[in-house]
Amino acid sequence: MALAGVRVIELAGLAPAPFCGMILADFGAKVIRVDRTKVAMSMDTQARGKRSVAINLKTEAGRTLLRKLCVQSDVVLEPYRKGVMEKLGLGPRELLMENPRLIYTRLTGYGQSGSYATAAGHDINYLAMSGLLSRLGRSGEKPYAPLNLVADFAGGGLTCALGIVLALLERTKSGKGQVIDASMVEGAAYTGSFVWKSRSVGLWDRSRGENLLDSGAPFYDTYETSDGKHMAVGAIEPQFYKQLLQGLGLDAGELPPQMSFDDWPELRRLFTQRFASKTQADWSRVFDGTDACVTPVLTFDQVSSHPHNQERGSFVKDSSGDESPRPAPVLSRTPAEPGLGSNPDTGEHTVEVLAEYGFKSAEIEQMLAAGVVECNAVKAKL
Ligand SMILES: C[C@H](CCC[C@@H](C)[C@H]1CC[C@H]2[C@@H]3[C@H](O)C[C@@H]4C[C@H](O)CC[C@]4(C)[C@H]3C[C@H](O)[C@]12C)C(=O)SCCNC(=O)CCNC(=O)[C@H](O)C(C)(C)COP(=O)(O)OP(=O)(O)OC[C@H]1O[C@@H](n2cnc3c(N)ncnc32)[C@H](O)[C@@H]1OP(=O)(O)O
Repeated sequence: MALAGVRVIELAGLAPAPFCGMILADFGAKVIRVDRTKVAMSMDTQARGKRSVAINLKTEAGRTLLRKLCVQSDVVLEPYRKGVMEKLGLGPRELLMENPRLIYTRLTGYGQSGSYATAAGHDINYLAMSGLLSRLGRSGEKPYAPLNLVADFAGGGLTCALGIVLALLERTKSGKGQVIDASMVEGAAYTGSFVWKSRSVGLWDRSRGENLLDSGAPFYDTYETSDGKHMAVGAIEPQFYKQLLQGLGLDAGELPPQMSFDDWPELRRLFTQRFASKTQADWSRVFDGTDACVTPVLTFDQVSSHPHNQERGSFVKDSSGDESPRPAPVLSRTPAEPGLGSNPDTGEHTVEVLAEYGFKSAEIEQMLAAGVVECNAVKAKL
């Protein structure tokens, strides 16, 4: 796999850092999640392919142990508020001094500088600060955050994984590590570059929810079908729009022009009426195989059995039978191989990992006895 041989220490976080770690693990990195001790269970649902070591970083011995792990690793990923790692004596200055090849990755909401740097926040706050949230939502309604996908995951975990891969690539030339300051505000804004840069061509001149791609246009929206399901319509270009009208049984000659903003409410009314006359399966039969850019809005229950996704094997089942998306993109020679075993329990691999990093049994026993580390005795192979 592409990242085989790369060792990552991921300090346990909420959502973006776990996703970043999962991407690295999916593509072959050995990812060790460092959990807190005395935690009943892990809430990391993105732990695929990772191992867990539980270390109490509030002890001197715990901090020394983490430093030793970082000396033998390529990447450390920390998701805490600015200053937390420095307070622990585990900041980039200390760790890079001991391992100059280390990629020290800091995934935060507001970045390592600026007046908000130490403030608590979540996806919705970062999205708001990126400017993007002001553009999301339907006409006449307040801004609406699309799950926590944009800042936490696209602008956060995914962008951060790109940063790590770039730093690893650069290290092959310089031999040096570096510090990555991944701010979710900036990652979200960067993800939204198209929106920023296409303002100059008037794509967003109208209010929120009244533009071409923000549910303003009737030919770029969703419609309810007679069985309470939905179809997604993305027929922007005139040649595709023509096929949409054909599929709906509408006569282009009797309709206002596609780009007449004033007529969009009337077109939407007509499309709504038409889509409500058949089931989702009926409409899929009408539009499959055309270029009308009309697709069913699949639920999680429907998605993996859709023929297209089945043909590509786009979803995988883990050992418990739970389905999830397979890693993307697909690399032809070195594709990702997602771990399909169960997620690691907190501290499940403490003994195994420490032994792998060269600690002697007696040292490990001592740390266990002192509560510096914990090992989940139920699942761990002691
Ligand atoms: C919208 C999303 C988040 C969605 C996630 C949800 C799925 C979960 C959110 C709340 C969860 C529930 C809740 O926790 C209550 C229950 C708990 C129970 O265990 C499980 C069920 C729960 C209902 C639980 C269920 C789910 O998990 C939730 C619903 C996001 O937007 S995520 C993005 C968040 N932002 C960032 O990541 C940006 C960077 N980070 C930060 O800004 C801060 O970390 C943050 C997120 C604001 C949290 O601040 P906090 O004050 O809590 O922490 P920090 O200041 O960062 O300091 C960390 C301290 O922890 C110490 N520490 C770390 N590791 C160790 C260790 N191994 N040993 C000892 N100590 C450790 C560290 O030293 C710091 O200590 P100090 O405070 O003393 O400096």
